[in-house]
Amino acid sequence: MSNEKQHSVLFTNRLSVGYSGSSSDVVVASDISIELKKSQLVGLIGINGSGKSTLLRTIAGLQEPLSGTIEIAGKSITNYTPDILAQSLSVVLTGQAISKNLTVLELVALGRQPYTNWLGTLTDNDKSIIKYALEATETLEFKDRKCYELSDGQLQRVLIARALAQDTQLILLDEPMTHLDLHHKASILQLLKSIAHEQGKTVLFSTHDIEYALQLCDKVVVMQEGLARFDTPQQLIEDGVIDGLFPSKTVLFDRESIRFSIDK
Ligand SMILES: Nc1ncnc2c1ncn2[C@@H]1O[C@H](COP(=O)(O)OP(=O)(O)OP(=O)(O)O)[C@@H](O)[C@H]1O
Repeated sequence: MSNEKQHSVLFTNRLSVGYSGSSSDVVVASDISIELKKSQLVGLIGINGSGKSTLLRTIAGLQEPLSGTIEIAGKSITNYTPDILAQSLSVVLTGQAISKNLTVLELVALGRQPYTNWLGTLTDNDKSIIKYALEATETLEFKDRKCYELSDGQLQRVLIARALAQDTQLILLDEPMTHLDLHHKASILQLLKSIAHEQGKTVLFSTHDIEYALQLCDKVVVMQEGLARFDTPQQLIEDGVIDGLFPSKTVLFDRESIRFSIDK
């Protein structure tokens, strides 16, 4: 195995994602080949319906690929048991079914499930990771509240805390900034960045905050017209990929300032 490959946290080869219909498959995107390494913050962008959630769900093992392969830490995802996969990747999805009757602390503690014994006994190490996850997401102050008592934005941060508590090399998040105000959006982005750059994790998150993704991410996956482009933000901008994201009659992109504006 080459040295290069050893550092690959997520590797997809000619991956095709979509849905199996009764008569034929519905291909949402195909030929997706990406390689994410340790310490990378990677944004996943594209217009509504371009396949961001479908790709994340497929990488997470929640739906089957139509074709192609997915490797996590150099091993095919098909060779992972659910327990070992849960120690390797954590997922924060939109509309995730959770028991809102749990307290925040109880929900975040569930992140430790892949590591605890069958009684779910938490060790001191588990407890300190949970405390860190609550502090990092600024959710410690409402740890004893029931999840149904939280605003959408607070709940979003709690779900990120649970993923952090799971302490996996790869963290997948589907639109983690939805429902957040500007302050919390910025703090979540800074948090994701520090998780990647300071803790050495690999973070892949989908977002409609394209400007932030281009400014902050090490790499970006652009889903467009059934294909995926994967490169540095700079290269994608230079190649005109970002200019072509939206119909030019509605939204304009300025390469210098990395800003979109609405065509008046
Ligand atoms: N369960 C499903 N069965 C069949 N098709 C689906 C299913 N879920 C999504 N799709 C279709 O797959 C395509 C991609 O959807 P997906 O939710 O992955 O896009 P997205 O990029 O995440 O969109 P958004 O930005 O609106 O969240 C869409 O055409 C959608 O209608």
